[in-house]
Amino acid sequence: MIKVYNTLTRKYEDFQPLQPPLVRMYVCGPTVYDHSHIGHARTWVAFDVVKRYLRLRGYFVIHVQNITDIDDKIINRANELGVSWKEIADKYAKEYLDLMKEMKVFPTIHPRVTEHISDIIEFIKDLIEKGYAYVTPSGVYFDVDKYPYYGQLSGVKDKEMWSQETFVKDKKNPYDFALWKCAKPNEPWWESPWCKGRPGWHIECSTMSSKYLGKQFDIHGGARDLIFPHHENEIAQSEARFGVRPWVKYWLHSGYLTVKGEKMSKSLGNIVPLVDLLKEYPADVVRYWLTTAHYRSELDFSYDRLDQAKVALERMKMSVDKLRRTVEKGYPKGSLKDEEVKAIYDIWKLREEFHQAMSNDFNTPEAWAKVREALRIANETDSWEVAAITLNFVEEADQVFAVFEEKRVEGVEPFVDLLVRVRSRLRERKMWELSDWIRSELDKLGVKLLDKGRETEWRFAK
Ligand SMILES: Nc1ncnc2c1ncn2[C@@H]1O[C@H](COP(=O)(O)OP(=O)(O)OP(=O)(O)O)[C@@H](O)[C@H]1O
Ligand SMILES: [Zn+2]
Repeated sequence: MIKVYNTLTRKYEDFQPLQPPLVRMYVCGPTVYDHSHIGHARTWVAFDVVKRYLRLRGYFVIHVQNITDIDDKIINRANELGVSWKEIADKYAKEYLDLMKEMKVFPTIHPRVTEHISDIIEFIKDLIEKGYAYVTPSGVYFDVDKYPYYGQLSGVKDKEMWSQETFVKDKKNPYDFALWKCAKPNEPWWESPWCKGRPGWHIECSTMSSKYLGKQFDIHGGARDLIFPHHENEIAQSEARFGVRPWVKYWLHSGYLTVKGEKMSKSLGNIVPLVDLLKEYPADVVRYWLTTAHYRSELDFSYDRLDQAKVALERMKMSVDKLRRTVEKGYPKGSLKDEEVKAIYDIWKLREEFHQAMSNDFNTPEAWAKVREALRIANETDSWEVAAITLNFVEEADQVFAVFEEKRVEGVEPFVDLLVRVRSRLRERKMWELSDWIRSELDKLGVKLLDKGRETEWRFAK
Protein backbone atom coordinates (compact mmCIF):
# COMPACT_ATOMS: atom_id res chain seq x y z
CA MET A 1 0.00 0.00 0.00
CA ILE A 2 1.30 3.45 -0.91
CA LYS A 3 1.25 5.99 1.92
CA VAL A 4 1.17 9.73 1.34
CA TYR A 5 1.43 12.67 3.69
CA ASN A 6 -1.78 14.67 3.33
CA THR A 7 -1.49 18.35 4.28
CA LEU A 8 -5.29 18.48 4.70
CA THR A 9 -5.41 15.87 7.49
CA ARG A 10 -1.80 16.36 8.64
CA LYS A 11 -1.42 12.58 8.57
CA TYR A 12 0.14 9.80 6.53
CA GLU A 13 -2.71 8.06 4.75
CA ASP A 14 -3.16 4.98 2.59
CA PHE A 15 -3.43 6.09 -0.99
CA GLN A 16 -6.78 5.00 -2.40
CA PRO A 17 -7.87 6.91 -5.47
CA LEU A 18 -11.54 7.72 -5.99
CA GLN A 19 -11.86 5.65 -9.18
CA PRO A 20 -8.94 3.23 -9.50
CA PRO A 21 -7.05 2.60 -11.69
CA LEU A 22 -7.47 6.28 -12.61
CA VAL A 23 -5.62 8.89 -10.61
CA ARG A 24 -6.46 12.52 -11.25
CA MET A 25 -3.76 15.02 -10.31
CA TYR A 26 -3.58 18.80 -10.61
CA VAL A 27 -0.34 20.73 -10.03
CA CYS A 28 -0.13 24.52 -9.86
CA GLY A 29 2.08 25.62 -12.73
CA PRO A 30 3.97 28.85 -13.27
CA THR A 31 2.91 32.46 -13.64
CA VAL A 32 4.82 33.24 -16.80
CA TYR A 33 6.38 36.66 -16.28
CA ASP A 34 10.03 35.66 -15.87
CA HIS A 35 12.41 32.75 -16.33
CA SER A 36 11.52 29.41 -14.80
CA HIS A 37 14.05 28.69 -12.08
CA ILE A 38 15.45 25.63 -10.41
CA GLY A 39 12.96 26.11 -7.53
CA HIS A 40 10.07 25.63 -9.96
CA ALA A 41 11.85 22.61 -11.40
CA ARG A 42 11.97 21.10 -7.97
CA THR A 43 8.20 21.11 -7.70
CA TRP A 44 7.65 19.85 -11.24
CA VAL A 45 10.11 17.00 -10.78
CA ALA A 46 8.58 16.15 -7.39
CA PHE A 47 5.14 15.64 -8.92
CA ASP A 48 6.56 13.98 -12.01
CA VAL A 49 8.11 11.41 -9.68
CA VAL A 50 4.76 10.96 -7.91
CA LYS A 51 3.11 10.36 -11.28
CA ARG A 52 5.79 8.02 -12.56
CA TYR A 53 5.74 5.94 -9.39
CA LEU A 54 1.96 5.63 -9.40
CA ARG A 55 2.18 4.55 -13.03
CA LEU A 56 4.81 1.97 -12.15
CA ARG A 57 2.32 0.62 -9.60
CA GLY A 58 -0.33 0.16 -12.25
CA TYR A 59 -2.33 3.37 -12.04
CA PHE A 60 -3.15 5.58 -14.98
CA VAL A 61 -2.47 9.19 -14.01
CA ILE A 62 -4.15 12.18 -15.62
CA HIS A 63 -1.86 15.06 -14.81
CA VAL A 64 -3.01 18.65 -15.33
CA GLN A 65 -0.51 21.48 -14.83
CA ASN A 66 -1.75 24.96 -15.65
CA ILE A 67 -0.04 28.02 -17.09
CA THR A 68 -1.07 31.33 -15.53
CA ASP A 69 -0.73 33.61 -18.53
CA ILE A 70 -2.62 36.62 -17.21
CA ASP A 71 -1.91 38.12 -13.80
CA ASP A 72 -0.92 41.39 -12.12
CA LYS A 73 2.74 40.29 -12.13
CA ILE A 74 2.65 39.79 -15.91
CA ILE A 75 0.99 43.17 -16.48
CA ASN A 76 3.52 44.93 -14.22
CA ARG A 77 6.46 43.30 -15.97
CA ALA A 78 5.07 44.25 -19.40
CA ASN A 79 4.63 47.88 -18.26
CA GLU A 80 8.19 47.98 -16.89
CA LEU A 81 9.54 46.78 -20.22
CA GLY A 82 7.11 48.72 -22.40
CA VAL A 83 5.89 45.62 -24.24
CA SER A 84 2.50 43.90 -24.37
CA TRP A 85 1.47 41.51 -21.58
CA LYS A 86 0.91 38.82 -24.22
CA GLU A 87 4.46 39.09 -25.51
CA ILE A 88 5.78 38.47 -21.98
CA ALA A 89 3.38 35.61 -21.30
CA ASP A 90 4.04 33.86 -24.62
CA LYS A 91 7.80 34.20 -24.31
CA TYR A 92 8.01 32.66 -20.84
CA ALA A 93 5.28 30.08 -21.48
CA LYS A 94 7.29 28.80 -24.43
CA GLU A 95 10.46 28.73 -22.36
CA TYR A 96 8.62 26.82 -19.63
CA LEU A 97 7.22 24.23 -22.07
CA ASP A 98 10.64 23.68 -23.68
CA LEU A 99 12.26 23.27 -20.27
CA MET A 100 9.62 20.82 -19.09
CA LYS A 101 10.38 18.60 -22.08
CA GLU A 102 14.09 18.80 -21.43
CA MET A 103 13.49 17.86 -17.79
CA LYS A 104 11.35 14.90 -18.97
CA VAL A 105 8.22 16.17 -17.24
CA PHE A 106 5.18 15.52 -19.42
CA PRO A 107 1.80 16.55 -18.00
CA THR A 108 -1.23 15.20 -19.83
CA ILE A 109 -2.47 18.73 -20.44
CA HIS A 110 -1.21 22.28 -19.91
CA PRO A 111 -4.30 24.49 -19.82
CA ARG A 112 -3.80 28.25 -20.09
CA VAL A 113 -5.96 30.72 -18.19
CA THR A 114 -6.66 32.96 -21.19
CA GLU A 115 -8.14 29.98 -23.04
CA HIS A 116 -10.63 29.34 -20.20
CA ILE A 117 -12.14 32.76 -19.55
CA SER A 118 -15.71 31.67 -20.37
CA ASP A 119 -15.40 28.63 -18.03
CA ILE A 120 -14.15 30.96 -15.30
CA ILE A 121 -17.09 33.33 -15.83
CA GLU A 122 -19.52 30.38 -15.53
CA PHE A 123 -17.84 29.35 -12.27
CA ILE A 124 -18.15 32.85 -10.82
CA LYS A 125 -21.79 33.20 -11.96
CA ASP A 126 -22.62 30.00 -10.16
CA LEU A 127 -20.92 31.20 -6.96
CA ILE A 128 -22.92 34.46 -7.09
CA GLU A 129 -26.18 32.53 -7.66
CA LYS A 130 -25.42 30.24 -4.72
CA GLY A 131 -24.76 33.28 -2.50
CA TYR A 132 -21.01 32.78 -2.03
CA ALA A 133 -19.84 35.83 -3.98
CA TYR A 134 -20.77 39.48 -4.33
CA VAL A 135 -20.32 42.15 -6.98
CA THR A 136 -18.73 45.57 -6.33
CA PRO A 137 -17.56 48.39 -8.63
CA SER A 138 -13.99 47.02 -8.56
CA GLY A 139 -14.87 43.39 -9.19
CA VAL A 140 -16.42 40.21 -7.80
CA TYR A 141 -15.28 38.83 -4.45
CA PHE A 142 -15.65 35.56 -2.60
CA ASP A 143 -17.56 36.00 0.67
CA VAL A 144 -15.42 33.97 3.06
CA ASP A 145 -17.95 34.33 5.90
CA LYS A 146 -20.47 32.29 3.88
CA TYR A 147 -18.17 29.30 3.71
CA PRO A 148 -17.90 27.53 7.09
CA TYR A 149 -14.72 25.50 6.63
CA TYR A 150 -12.23 28.24 5.75
CA GLY A 151 -8.79 27.55 7.29
CA GLN A 152 -9.04 23.76 7.11
CA LEU A 153 -5.97 23.27 4.92
CA SER A 154 -3.62 25.79 6.51
CA GLY A 155 -4.93 25.16 10.01
CA VAL A 156 -5.20 28.93 10.48
CA LYS A 157 -8.48 29.44 12.34
CA ASP A 158 -7.92 33.01 13.50
CA LYS A 159 -9.78 35.39 11.15
CA GLU A 160 -7.22 38.11 11.87
CA MET A 161 -4.68 35.97 10.07
CA TRP A 162 -6.75 35.56 6.93
CA SER A 163 -6.31 39.10 5.60
CA GLN A 164 -5.37 39.20 1.93
CA GLU A 165 -5.56 41.61 -0.97
CA THR A 166 -6.00 44.33 1.66
CA PHE A 167 -5.37 47.14 -0.88
CA VAL A 168 -8.95 46.57 -2.18
CA LYS A 169 -11.33 49.03 -0.54
CA ASP A 170 -14.81 47.75 -1.38
CA LYS A 171 -14.63 44.24 0.08
CA LYS A 172 -16.97 43.23 2.92
CA ASN A 173 -14.11 41.77 4.93
CA PRO A 174 -10.31 42.00 4.68
CA TYR A 175 -10.13 38.24 4.11
CA ASP A 176 -12.40 38.16 1.05
CA PHE A 177 -10.54 37.60 -2.21
CA ALA A 178 -11.05 38.55 -5.84
CA LEU A 179 -12.75 36.24 -8.32
CA TRP A 180 -12.98 38.87 -11.07
CA LYS A 181 -11.02 42.14 -11.27
CA CYS A 182 -12.38 45.08 -13.27
CA ALA A 183 -9.73 46.47 -15.59
CA LYS A 184 -8.09 49.81 -14.86
CA PRO A 185 -7.17 52.01 -17.85
CA ASN A 186 -4.64 50.32 -20.18
CA GLU A 187 -5.09 46.93 -18.55
CA PRO A 188 -6.12 43.87 -20.59
CA TRP A 189 -9.77 42.85 -20.28
CA TRP A 190 -12.40 40.35 -21.29
CA GLU A 191 -16.18 40.97 -21.40
CA SER A 192 -18.14 39.65 -18.42
CA PRO A 193 -21.60 40.22 -16.88
CA TRP A 194 -19.96 42.47 -14.23
CA CYS A 195 -17.34 44.61 -15.93
CA LYS A 196 -14.61 44.40 -18.50
CA GLY A 197 -11.87 42.68 -16.56
CA ARG A 198 -9.81 39.58 -15.84
CA PRO A 199 -9.99 36.62 -13.47
CA GLY A 200 -8.39 36.50 -10.03
CA TRP A 201 -5.58 34.01 -9.51
CA HIS A 202 -7.33 31.38 -7.35
CA ILE A 203 -10.44 30.91 -9.46
CA GLU A 204 -8.45 29.79 -12.49
CA CYS A 205 -7.09 26.69 -10.74
CA SER A 206 -10.54 25.69 -9.42
CA THR A 207 -11.97 26.13 -12.90
CA MET A 208 -9.32 24.34 -14.92
CA SER A 209 -8.93 21.47 -12.47
CA SER A 210 -12.67 20.74 -12.39
CA LYS A 211 -12.97 21.11 -16.16
CA TYR A 212 -10.44 18.34 -16.79
CA LEU A 213 -10.62 16.28 -13.61
CA GLY A 214 -14.22 16.58 -12.45
CA LYS A 215 -15.88 17.91 -9.29
CA GLN A 216 -13.71 15.78 -7.04
CA PHE A 217 -10.26 14.40 -7.70
CA ASP A 218 -7.36 12.63 -6.04
CA ILE A 219 -4.21 14.74 -5.77
CA HIS A 220 -3.57 18.47 -5.74
CA GLY A 221 0.04 19.60 -5.65
CA GLY A 222 2.28 22.63 -5.52
CA ALA A 223 5.00 23.89 -3.22
CA ARG A 224 4.08 24.79 0.32
CA ASP A 225 4.08 28.55 -0.35
CA LEU A 226 0.71 27.93 -1.97
CA ILE A 227 -1.05 26.40 1.06
CA PHE A 228 -2.27 29.82 2.14
CA PRO A 229 -4.03 31.63 0.63
CA HIS A 230 -4.01 30.02 -2.82
CA HIS A 231 -5.02 26.46 -2.00
CA GLU A 232 -7.25 27.49 0.89
CA ASN A 233 -9.13 29.72 -1.54
CA GLU A 234 -9.28 27.04 -4.22
CA ILE A 235 -10.93 24.69 -1.71
CA ALA A 236 -13.43 27.33 -0.55
CA GLN A 237 -14.53 28.18 -4.10
CA SER A 238 -14.76 24.59 -5.28
CA GLU A 239 -16.52 23.15 -2.25
CA ALA A 240 -18.93 26.09 -2.34
CA ARG A 241 -19.76 25.53 -5.99
CA PHE A 242 -19.84 21.75 -6.13
CA GLY A 243 -21.18 21.00 -2.65
CA VAL A 244 -18.59 18.26 -2.14
CA ARG A 245 -16.23 17.72 0.76
CA PRO A 246 -13.38 17.11 0.60
CA TRP A 247 -13.04 18.53 -2.89
CA VAL A 248 -9.57 16.99 -3.23
CA LYS A 249 -8.67 13.82 -1.36
CA TYR A 250 -4.90 14.26 -0.99
CA TRP A 251 -3.07 17.59 -0.77
CA LEU A 252 0.65 17.12 -1.39
CA HIS A 253 3.08 19.99 -0.92
CA SER A 254 6.71 20.08 -1.92
CA GLY A 255 9.39 21.79 0.18
CA TYR A 256 11.32 24.81 -0.98
CA LEU A 257 14.42 24.88 -2.97
CA THR A 258 16.42 27.42 -0.99
CA VAL A 259 19.52 29.56 -1.43
CA LYS A 260 21.43 30.01 1.81
CA GLY A 261 18.27 28.99 3.63
CA GLU A 262 15.92 31.38 1.81
CA LYS A 263 13.27 30.32 -0.70
CA MET A 264 14.49 30.77 -4.26
CA SER A 265 12.08 33.29 -5.65
CA LYS A 266 11.83 35.91 -8.33
CA SER A 267 10.76 38.53 -5.81
CA LEU A 268 13.88 37.94 -3.64
CA GLY A 269 16.12 38.20 -6.68
CA ASN A 270 18.05 35.01 -5.88
CA ILE A 271 16.96 32.84 -8.76
CA VAL A 272 19.07 30.58 -10.94
CA PRO A 273 17.23 30.38 -14.26
CA LEU A 274 16.83 26.80 -15.33
CA VAL A 275 17.67 27.72 -18.90
CA ASP A 276 21.14 28.86 -17.73
CA LEU A 277 21.69 25.94 -15.39
CA LEU A 278 20.93 23.44 -18.15
CA LYS A 279 23.75 24.90 -20.22
CA GLU A 280 26.18 23.78 -17.52
CA TYR A 281 24.53 20.64 -16.20
CA PRO A 282 22.62 18.05 -18.21
CA ALA A 283 18.95 17.68 -17.29
CA ASP A 284 19.53 14.19 -15.88
CA VAL A 285 22.09 15.54 -13.39
CA VAL A 286 19.56 18.17 -12.27
CA ARG A 287 16.82 15.52 -12.00
CA TYR A 288 19.16 13.27 -10.04
CA TRP A 289 20.19 16.04 -7.66
CA LEU A 290 16.60 17.13 -7.05
CA THR A 291 15.54 13.58 -6.22
CA THR A 292 18.37 13.01 -3.72
CA ALA A 293 16.22 14.89 -1.19
CA HIS A 294 12.73 13.94 -0.03
CA TYR A 295 10.19 16.08 -1.90
CA ARG A 296 8.79 17.62 1.29
CA SER A 297 12.13 18.58 2.82
CA GLU A 298 13.99 21.73 1.96
CA LEU A 299 16.87 21.49 -0.46
CA ASP A 300 19.60 24.11 -0.49
CA PHE A 301 21.09 25.04 -3.83
CA SER A 302 24.82 25.13 -4.43
CA TYR A 303 27.04 24.49 -7.43
CA ASP A 304 29.22 22.25 -5.23
CA ARG A 305 26.29 19.97 -4.53
CA LEU A 306 25.40 19.84 -8.20
CA ASP A 307 29.01 19.01 -9.06
CA GLN A 308 28.95 16.17 -6.54
CA ALA A 309 25.69 14.92 -8.02
CA LYS A 310 27.23 15.04 -11.47
CA VAL A 311 30.17 12.88 -10.41
CA ALA A 312 27.94 10.43 -8.54
CA LEU A 313 25.53 10.06 -11.45
CA GLU A 314 28.38 9.65 -13.92
CA ARG A 315 29.74 6.75 -11.86
CA MET A 316 26.35 5.09 -11.74
CA LYS A 317 25.89 5.54 -15.47
CA MET A 318 29.24 3.89 -16.11
CA SER A 319 28.15 0.93 -14.02
CA VAL A 320 24.79 0.71 -15.74
CA ASP A 321 26.35 0.83 -19.19
CA LYS A 322 28.81 -1.85 -18.17
CA LEU A 323 25.89 -4.03 -17.07
CA ARG A 324 24.20 -3.43 -20.41
CA ARG A 325 27.29 -4.57 -22.28
CA THR A 326 27.77 -7.61 -20.05
CA VAL A 327 24.19 -8.68 -20.67
CA GLU A 328 24.38 -8.00 -24.39
CA LYS A 329 27.68 -9.74 -25.02
CA GLY A 330 27.35 -12.66 -22.64
CA TYR A 331 24.81 -15.38 -21.95
CA PRO A 332 23.40 -17.28 -18.96
CA LYS A 333 25.49 -20.19 -17.75
CA GLY A 334 22.85 -22.55 -16.52
CA SER A 335 24.31 -22.98 -13.03
CA LEU A 336 25.20 -20.46 -10.36
CA LYS A 337 27.96 -20.24 -7.77
CA ASP A 338 26.94 -19.69 -4.15
CA GLU A 339 28.11 -16.10 -4.18
CA GLU A 340 26.02 -15.42 -7.28
CA VAL A 341 22.93 -16.88 -5.59
CA LYS A 342 23.59 -14.62 -2.63
CA ALA A 343 24.10 -11.51 -4.79
CA ILE A 344 20.87 -12.22 -6.69
CA TYR A 345 18.96 -12.61 -3.44
CA ASP A 346 20.45 -9.37 -2.07
CA ILE A 347 19.45 -7.46 -5.20
CA TRP A 348 15.94 -8.88 -5.11
CA LYS A 349 15.70 -7.67 -1.50
CA LEU A 350 16.98 -4.22 -2.49
CA ARG A 351 14.26 -4.03 -5.14
CA GLU A 352 11.66 -4.79 -2.45
CA GLU A 353 13.16 -2.08 -0.26
CA PHE A 354 13.12 0.36 -3.17
CA HIS A 355 9.36 -0.14 -3.41
CA GLN A 356 8.96 0.18 0.35
CA ALA A 357 10.81 3.51 0.24
CA MET A 358 8.80 4.85 -2.68
CA SER A 359 5.57 3.66 -1.08
CA ASN A 360 6.48 5.59 2.03
CA ASP A 361 5.46 9.03 0.77
CA PHE A 362 7.80 8.80 -2.24
CA ASN A 363 11.05 8.61 -0.27
CA THR A 364 13.45 9.08 -3.18
CA PRO A 365 16.72 9.47 -1.18
CA GLU A 366 16.11 6.07 0.40
CA ALA A 367 15.13 4.61 -2.97
CA TRP A 368 18.35 5.91 -4.53
CA ALA A 369 20.37 4.27 -1.74
CA LYS A 370 18.93 0.90 -2.82
CA VAL A 371 19.87 1.46 -6.46
CA ARG A 372 23.41 2.49 -5.53
CA GLU A 373 23.83 -0.57 -3.30
CA ALA A 374 22.61 -2.89 -6.07
CA LEU A 375 25.12 -1.36 -8.49
CA ARG A 376 27.88 -1.78 -5.93
CA ILE A 377 27.08 -5.49 -5.56
CA ALA A 378 26.88 -5.99 -9.32
CA ASN A 379 30.19 -4.21 -9.83
CA GLU A 380 32.00 -6.82 -7.75
CA THR A 381 31.25 -9.70 -10.07
CA ASP A 382 31.35 -10.57 -13.77
CA SER A 383 28.33 -12.82 -13.43
CA TRP A 384 25.90 -12.52 -16.34
CA GLU A 385 22.94 -13.41 -14.12
CA VAL A 386 23.79 -10.82 -11.48
CA ALA A 387 24.25 -8.20 -14.20
CA ALA A 388 20.93 -9.09 -15.82
CA ILE A 389 19.00 -8.97 -12.57
CA THR A 390 20.59 -5.71 -11.47
CA LEU A 391 19.85 -4.17 -14.84
CA ASN A 392 16.25 -5.26 -14.53
CA PHE A 393 15.98 -3.52 -11.17
CA VAL A 394 17.78 -0.36 -12.32
CA GLU A 395 15.57 -0.04 -15.37
CA GLU A 396 12.49 -0.44 -13.22
CA ALA A 397 13.73 2.27 -10.85
CA ASP A 398 14.50 4.43 -13.84
CA GLN A 399 10.84 4.47 -14.84
CA VAL A 400 10.63 6.82 -11.85
CA PHE A 401 13.96 8.64 -11.97
CA ALA A 402 14.39 8.89 -15.76
CA VAL A 403 18.15 9.47 -15.74
CA PHE A 404 19.66 6.30 -17.22
CA GLU A 405 18.47 6.55 -20.79
CA GLU A 406 20.77 4.48 -22.96
CA LYS A 407 22.76 6.40 -25.54
CA ARG A 408 24.25 4.43 -28.40
CA VAL A 409 26.04 5.04 -31.63
CA GLU A 410 25.48 1.94 -33.72
CA GLY A 411 28.54 0.39 -35.32
CA VAL A 412 31.06 2.58 -33.51
CA GLU A 413 31.37 0.58 -30.30
CA PRO A 414 34.08 -1.91 -31.39
CA PHE A 415 36.27 1.00 -32.49
CA VAL A 416 35.83 2.85 -29.23
CA ASP A 417 36.61 -0.39 -27.42
CA LEU A 418 39.76 -0.76 -29.47
CA LEU A 419 40.88 2.81 -28.71
CA VAL A 420 40.23 2.31 -25.00
CA ARG A 421 42.33 -0.88 -25.05
CA VAL A 422 45.12 0.90 -26.92
CA ARG A 423 45.02 3.60 -24.26
CA SER A 424 45.25 0.95 -21.52
CA ARG A 425 48.44 -0.36 -23.13
CA LEU A 426 49.85 3.15 -23.27
CA ARG A 427 49.08 3.58 -19.58
CA GLU A 428 50.82 0.28 -18.77
CA ARG A 429 53.89 1.74 -20.48
CA LYS A 430 53.39 4.99 -18.53
CA MET A 431 52.88 6.99 -21.73
CA TRP A 432 50.63 9.42 -19.93
CA GLU A 433 50.69 12.26 -22.45
CA LEU A 434 49.39 10.10 -25.25
CA SER A 435 46.83 8.30 -23.09
CA ASP A 436 45.50 11.60 -21.75
CA TRP A 437 45.25 12.90 -25.30
CA ILE A 438 43.11 9.89 -26.31
CA ARG A 439 40.89 10.48 -23.29
CA SER A 440 40.34 14.15 -24.11
CA GLU A 441 39.73 13.48 -27.82
CA LEU A 442 37.20 10.78 -26.95
CA ASP A 443 35.59 13.17 -24.48
CA LYS A 444 35.09 15.70 -27.29
CA LEU A 445 33.31 12.97 -29.25
CA GLY A 446 30.99 12.32 -26.29
CA VAL A 447 32.71 9.21 -24.94
CA LYS A 448 33.36 9.32 -21.19
CA LEU A 449 36.08 7.18 -19.61
CA LEU A 450 36.38 6.02 -16.03
CA ASP A 451 39.62 4.39 -14.88
CA LYS A 452 39.24 1.78 -12.18
CA GLY A 453 42.73 0.53 -11.37
CA ARG A 454 44.00 -1.19 -14.53
CA GLU A 455 40.51 -1.42 -16.01
CA THR A 456 38.82 1.37 -17.92
CA GLU A 457 35.06 1.65 -18.32
CA TRP A 458 33.51 3.86 -20.95
CA ARG A 459 30.14 5.06 -22.19
CA PHE A 460 28.50 7.33 -24.73
CA ALA A 461 27.46 10.46 -22.84
CA LYS A 462 25.75 12.35 -25.64
N1 LIG B 1 11.77 27.94 -4.42
C1 LIG B 1 10.83 27.06 -4.76
N2 LIG B 1 10.95 25.78 -4.39
C2 LIG B 1 10.01 24.86 -4.73
N3 LIG B 1 8.90 25.16 -5.45
C3 LIG B 1 8.71 26.43 -5.84
C4 LIG B 1 9.66 27.45 -5.52
N4 LIG B 1 9.20 28.62 -6.04
C5 LIG B 1 8.03 28.35 -6.67
N5 LIG B 1 7.71 27.03 -6.54
C6 LIG B 1 6.52 26.34 -7.08
O1 LIG B 1 6.56 26.42 -8.51
C7 LIG B 1 5.23 26.50 -9.04
C8 LIG B 1 5.12 27.73 -9.92
O2 LIG B 1 5.21 28.89 -9.12
P1 LIG B 1 4.92 30.39 -9.52
O3 LIG B 1 5.24 30.70 -10.92
O4 LIG B 1 3.61 30.76 -8.94
O5 LIG B 1 6.10 30.92 -8.70
P2 LIG B 1 6.22 32.25 -7.99
O6 LIG B 1 5.90 31.99 -6.55
O7 LIG B 1 5.55 33.32 -8.75
O8 LIG B 1 7.72 32.37 -8.19
P3 LIG B 1 8.58 33.25 -7.37
O9 LIG B 1 8.38 32.79 -5.94
O10 LIG B 1 9.89 32.94 -7.94
O11 LIG B 1 8.11 34.67 -7.60
C9 LIG B 1 4.30 26.53 -7.83
O12 LIG B 1 3.81 25.22 -7.60
C10 LIG B 1 5.20 26.99 -6.71
O13 LIG B 1 4.73 26.54 -5.46
ZN1 LIG C 1 -3.07 27.03 -8.48
